[in-house]
Amino acid sequence: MNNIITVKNFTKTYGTFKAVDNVSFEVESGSIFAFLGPNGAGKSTTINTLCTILDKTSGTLMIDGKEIGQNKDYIRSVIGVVFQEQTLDVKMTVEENLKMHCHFYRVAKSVINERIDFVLHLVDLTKWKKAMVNSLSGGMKRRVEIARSLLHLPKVLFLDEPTTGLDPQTRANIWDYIVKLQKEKGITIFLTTHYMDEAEISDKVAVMDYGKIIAFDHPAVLKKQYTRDKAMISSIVPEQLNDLLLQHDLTYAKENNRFIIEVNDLSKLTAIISEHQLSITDMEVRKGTLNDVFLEITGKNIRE
Ligand SMILES: Nc1ncnc2c1ncn2[C@@H]1O[C@H](COP(=O)(O)OP(=O)(O)OP(=O)(O)O)[C@@H](O)[C@H]1O
Repeated sequence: MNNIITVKNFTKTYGTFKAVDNVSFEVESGSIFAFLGPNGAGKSTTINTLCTILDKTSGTLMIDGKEIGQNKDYIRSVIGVVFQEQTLDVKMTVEENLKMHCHFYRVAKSVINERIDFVLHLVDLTKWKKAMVNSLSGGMKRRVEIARSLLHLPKVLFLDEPTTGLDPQTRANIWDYIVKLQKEKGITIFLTTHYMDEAEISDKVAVMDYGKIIAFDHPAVLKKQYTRDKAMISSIVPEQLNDLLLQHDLTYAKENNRFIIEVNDLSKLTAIISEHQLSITDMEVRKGTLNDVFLEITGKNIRE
């Protein structure tokens, strides 16, 4: 396994306040890695330190085999960053914004035009090259920012809350481009989000709270470890269903005539359903989510 990012015992304090507290993790080259956590968990602080914008307090952070703090120019040459806040010059065209970034990143003059066409093609904005940025929608501006971050062909793309403030359809659309970059171009994607559905697409998710990583694995593994699927069943004879659940030793909660049953043994549940089927008025099975993982570990929801 080839790790492009290695973080060991990273701590960042602001005065006496520990924003990130002794965090260690690794990111495999070519993978999608997500930091999931509520506001203030320490996600931006970590990403900004990896991007050489903030200095660490202690610990070791490495990208592509080089230690952050000692190899700023090299690190900056192998990373692309899309910040939480919009940072385009809206009074310039898309092309002018991209050209400015090429100069900033010292992209060779002879390849600038070809590189701009390449990145605009990646995010399907070729025909908007000459458009003023302020004429674009929020989702298109985000795509220009993603294109801009790729101009110097980085190995790792950092995205800090890339879809905050966008409507659900535009968010999904941005995700299609991000996944395409990873799959087709092999770029390592490192993102922070407080949307659990966005973390679902990652190969590894680090769940963060109060500056600590409280869970770390593939989303499916975390859900398997910390959550149970739940069946919601409504019945016209709730007393009977109640008895059946007790007989089969299933854990459940009750809301009026609706039973919320933990599905840890599917055979028991199917037995109950077949025995009680004529009295069931409604049924739904809900899979465990990453929010359930967070809830199980911390006792609160991610958005609280
Ligand atoms: N410059 C600073 N000075 C003091 N405290 C700070 C500073 N920057 C961040 N913090 C605090 O550090 C903690 C972590 O902040 P950080 O921005 O990293 O969290 P986050 O998980 O990215 O949340 P968000 O999604 O709101 O950006 C928060 O409690 C925040 O208030």
